[in-house]
Amino acid sequence: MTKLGRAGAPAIRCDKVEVSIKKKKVLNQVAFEVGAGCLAGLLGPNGAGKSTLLRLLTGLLPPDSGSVELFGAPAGPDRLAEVSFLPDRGQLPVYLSAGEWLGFAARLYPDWSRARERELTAKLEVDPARRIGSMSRGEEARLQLLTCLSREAPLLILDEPFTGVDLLSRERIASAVVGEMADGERTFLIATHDIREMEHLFDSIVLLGDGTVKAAYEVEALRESGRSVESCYREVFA
Ligand SMILES: Nc1ncnc2c1ncn2[C@@H]1O[C@H](COP(=O)(O)OP(=O)(O)OP(=O)(O)O)[C@@H](O)[C@H]1O
Repeated sequence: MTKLGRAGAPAIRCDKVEVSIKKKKVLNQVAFEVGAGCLAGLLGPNGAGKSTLLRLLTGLLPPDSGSVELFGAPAGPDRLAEVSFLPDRGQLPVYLSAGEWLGFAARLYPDWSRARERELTAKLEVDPARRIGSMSRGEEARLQLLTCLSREAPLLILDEPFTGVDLLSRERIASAVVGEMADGERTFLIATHDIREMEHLFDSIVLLGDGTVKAAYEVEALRESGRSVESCYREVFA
């Protein structure tokens, strides 16, 4: 079992988790922990099982075996109020404007913060008048991120939050938005291929390959040993 983060009940704990989809084993004996208040990166090549693992954490997909716990109690659909999830594929209603969607989301989620919504609308440069169906991929990704971060859930699970976002915006959003939100109180698990833009924000990383945890590190310990997240990733997956 790989332990990451602070002492106390971890925000996420997976033990011996197995999942098969259409007879293919997608997750195999997955075990790791993420401490409460950490910003953790879930890294790995295409098809490694990252999105499947994140869906499991939200409770939307049950494991075939093994245990998944959030803050010391089993994950499941009844825990969705504690998890703000940004899925990897767009699921926003195309016929609404961004403003109409945000108004709907504010009524849907009891933990919605209007103040944070206003702040993020400016920072992420979302135009409330734009219809979602007419947005570019990058623009829709910003709205997805705005939706996810406007909630005050203790656990944020983001699956590829920067898909389609251009390089400079990615860097700016990573620091000014995600970095600022990670205040040591809330826990983030972010699956991403944008290692360079995110590496300075991660407290810990979990490297997933072929459905298993290949390695997990505290980033500070990595740096002390003169290594970077990127060099580690290359070592494990080269
Ligand atoms: N509904 C499904 N039907 C068939 N196979 C699936 C399904 N969902 C996932 N898989 C398979 O499970 C494996 C893991 O997929 P997953 O989407 O979790 O990977 P990932 O690490 O998120 O990949 P990427 O970085 O490309 O997003 C892949 O081989 C994928 O083809």
